[in-house]
Amino acid sequence: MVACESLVRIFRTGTRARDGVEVQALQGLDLTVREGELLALVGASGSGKSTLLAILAGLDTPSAGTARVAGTDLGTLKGRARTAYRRRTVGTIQQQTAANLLPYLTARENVQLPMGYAGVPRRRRAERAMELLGLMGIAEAADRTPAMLSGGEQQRVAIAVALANEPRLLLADEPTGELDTATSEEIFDALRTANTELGTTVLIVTHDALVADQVSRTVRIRDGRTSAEVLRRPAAAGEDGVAAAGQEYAVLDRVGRLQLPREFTEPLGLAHRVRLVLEADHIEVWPDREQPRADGAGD
Ligand SMILES: Nc1ncnc2c1ncn2[C@@H]1O[C@H](COP(=O)(O)OP(=O)(O)OP(=O)(O)O)[C@@H](O)[C@H]1O
Repeated sequence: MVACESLVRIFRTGTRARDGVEVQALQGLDLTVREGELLALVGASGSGKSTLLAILAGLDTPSAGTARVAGTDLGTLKGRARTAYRRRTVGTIQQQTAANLLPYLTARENVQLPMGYAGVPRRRRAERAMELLGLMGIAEAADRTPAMLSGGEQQRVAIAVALANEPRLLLADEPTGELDTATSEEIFDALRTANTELGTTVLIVTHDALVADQVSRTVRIRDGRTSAEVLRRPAAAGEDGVAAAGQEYAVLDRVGRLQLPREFTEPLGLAHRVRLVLEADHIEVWPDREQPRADGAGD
């Protein structure tokens, strides 16, 4: 569903090239998301998460590298094709609950609006709006305006709006950022419902450890690159469906680059240069000052 390869986004600030400052928000990022996956994207502030989401949403274009969503190349997408992509292929949810909805329209009208832009017949619009509000568990709020809804209800309406045109990919940027823990769980459940009931691929940018704990794959971005992944395998039958503890993996890119976690490098004093030793089934990474032991102990 999503295939990013060596994705680069450079922002130039300043009005003239010679006094401008360059910021490399994405520095050769690789990311693959399978159809039907529910994935969390985590990373420190400034690591490039929003930049990636803006590219996947069709709101921004990469400076280099490739980004494809559902077979669409986002680097070359122009004009009407870009508008159609934004309307039909992706749905987006912002952190600021108020930013997702028009304040003077009811929940039902907010959900119908994107379908109107996409040319869906009026009767179908009304039916689908109620179906989606029902799926999100807020059918009773259909005739209320956002001001009459709680933050969590507003966010569930926002998910229904994002799903209105049956997008293949749903992008949620910190969807629980303004909400308390109990309400965050409701929003996560709503996103999971979209994923399981409608088959929509869902990518959630989050700082929320609760959300990151519940998905099968969490991808960490560091300095504009995917640096690590945590995979959770479903628990064996009879364990009440509780997810097994996550195993963290580092991401090896196409040219062989790897980011070692600071928790590993600092205690061993690994810096600048390390010794690599190729063994039959693994690679050893040694501080520059040490020699690998001849007997192979201490791996
Ligand atoms: N329009 C822009 N012009 C210049 N620099 C930008 C622009 N947008 C983002 N950046 C820079 O790119 C880097 C990545 O920003 P981005 O917003 O993608 O990070 P983030 O991981 O989403 O952070 P946060 O969690 O705080 O939202 C930052 O250094 C940021 O200052």
